Amino acid sequence: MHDLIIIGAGTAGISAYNEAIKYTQNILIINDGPWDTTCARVGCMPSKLLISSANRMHDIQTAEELALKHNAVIDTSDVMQRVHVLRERFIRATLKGVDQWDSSHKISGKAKFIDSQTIEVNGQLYLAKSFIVAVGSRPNIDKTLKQQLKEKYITSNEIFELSQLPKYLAVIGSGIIAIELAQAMQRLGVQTTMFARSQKVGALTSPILQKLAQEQFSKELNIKFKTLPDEVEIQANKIKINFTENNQTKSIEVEYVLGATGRQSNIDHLDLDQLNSTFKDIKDLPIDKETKQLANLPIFIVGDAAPDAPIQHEAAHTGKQVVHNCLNYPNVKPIPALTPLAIVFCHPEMAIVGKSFKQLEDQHVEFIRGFVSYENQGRALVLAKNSGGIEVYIDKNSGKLLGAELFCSQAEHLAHLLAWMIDADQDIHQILKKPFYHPTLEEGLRTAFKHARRQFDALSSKS
Ligand SMILES: Cc1cc2nc3c(=O)[nH]c(=O)nc-3n(C[C@H](O)[C@H](O)[C@H](O)COP(=O)(O)OP(=O)(O)OC[C@H]3O[C@@H](n4cnc5c(N)ncnc54)[C@H](O)[C@@H]3O)c2cc1C
Ligand SMILES: NC(=O)c1ccc[n+]([C@@H]2O[C@H](COP(=O)([O-])OP(=O)(O)OC[C@H]3O[C@@H](n4cnc5c(N)ncnc54)[C@H](O)[C@@H]3O)[C@@H](O)[C@H]2O)c1
Repeated sequence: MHDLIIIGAGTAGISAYNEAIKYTQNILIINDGPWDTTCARVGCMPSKLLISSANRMHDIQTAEELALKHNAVIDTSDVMQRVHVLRERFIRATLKGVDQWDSSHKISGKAKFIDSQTIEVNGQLYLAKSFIVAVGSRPNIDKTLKQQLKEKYITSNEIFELSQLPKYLAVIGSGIIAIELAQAMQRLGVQTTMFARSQKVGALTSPILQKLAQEQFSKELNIKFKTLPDEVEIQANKIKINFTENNQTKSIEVEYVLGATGRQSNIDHLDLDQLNSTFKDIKDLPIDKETKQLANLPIFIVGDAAPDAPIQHEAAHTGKQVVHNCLNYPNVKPIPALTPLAIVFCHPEMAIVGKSFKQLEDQHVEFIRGFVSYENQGRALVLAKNSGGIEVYIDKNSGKLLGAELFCSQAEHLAHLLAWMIDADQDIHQILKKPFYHPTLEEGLRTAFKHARRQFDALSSKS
């Protein structure tokens, strides 16, 4: 009997192994498919490589905004080669660690549960006192479209394998992957049409920032809001997409359709219903949000396999921390939570820190919104990146910073500052006593906080 078996060797599973090995050698890690993680192979890293080339190209093409002229040429096979070369480097760095693990600890194969202490892999049974389930997620696939379009229907699992980019692309979905990839494609010269079933784009929940985002991205991208394809037809090497817009039937021709309609946990392949017949519907699994424990079993679910934040640093953090619940089982404790921080690498970037607007509303929290527009923000104007805005959310009673949503250039850095302020439990007066250098994008944050402070002080003087 092993002390611990980890199922899945992505970011969460690798992090769990590296922590567990400090305490016991009696462990196994099982992985189905490549050992190089979703993040390095088909996730964070190749997408950011593509986005970086796209954004640099956009800066060159819009050089006139800074009174410069430049002729730029894109060869998308060069761009994809750079994606592949650097991706290989990130993959090698991941595999270097995995290769150093004791070979008797690693098994390639698909795990399934037999009972709460037994799994089956490649026809063999393995027993453990506890399990970490870190099996990640996979892209949702529209089965009808896939059947019709075959290899011309791609997802984020296939797009980074292309050796050059198509001239015309349709993207279905307007969430995080859709906006990151659609904008990158458009900026790399691919005429991209986005079909969005709703009016929402990306992750922002603030109505004000959502509206700004919809307007901003509509300038650059052909977004068909509240419109999905009616039917698709393969014609020679092209795909004809028919859709209805303003009660009229229209069509476009593209070379590929990118499905970006969300991801689903791989947990459904683990036969969890062997443990309890009510576990058939994986959407309703009783996973404790704080301890990651499945019901009262010695099974803990982390990373994208779990229904909470499917982002890399959360997978790494929970993968590491949950090891202690496994090794100390049944003495199970809440895993220390990180301040929520999520960034979308479109441009302007989106970020949500701490509690989102929607969470605060849903939880009926009384809060003040401090807003700053970046349309006329000094530094943003200097950089010719003057669009979007930021909202900061302040508790009406304590003045504490609860959360923020950002839609502006370099939001990734501003969001970290805000996350660290929330971590430090800062209130609006403490925050406004901090230095703000001139001229910086951070000065915009100060404007948002001052806007909130005026409202906070007015409320305090009334009470
Ligand atoms: C296009 C894209 C861009 C992204 N960009 C970002 C970003 O910029 N920043 C960010 O924070 N996050 C980003 N993410 C999310 C991030 O990649 C994930 O949150 C993270 O990789 C999840 O890690 P994981 O360990 O849970 O899963 P994974 O890395 O997917 O690992 C799961 C492993 O389990 C294996 N497995 C599955 N079933 C079984 C089984 N039955 N038995 C054994 N093994 C099994 C899988 O094959 C896989 O190797 C992005 C994701 C995508 C798709
Ligand atoms: N920068 C980052 O951190 C980053 C980047 C990429 C992905 N990710 C992670 O990956 C996760 C998945 O991203 P995603 O973009 O796949 O999911 P998402 O939930 O952000 O977006 C899904 C989109 O698909 C649409 N959709 C869903 N079902 C549909 C259907 N049947 N027909 C048409 N449209 C449909 C939704 O309306 C939405 O626009 C994210 O939650 C995120 O955490 C993170």
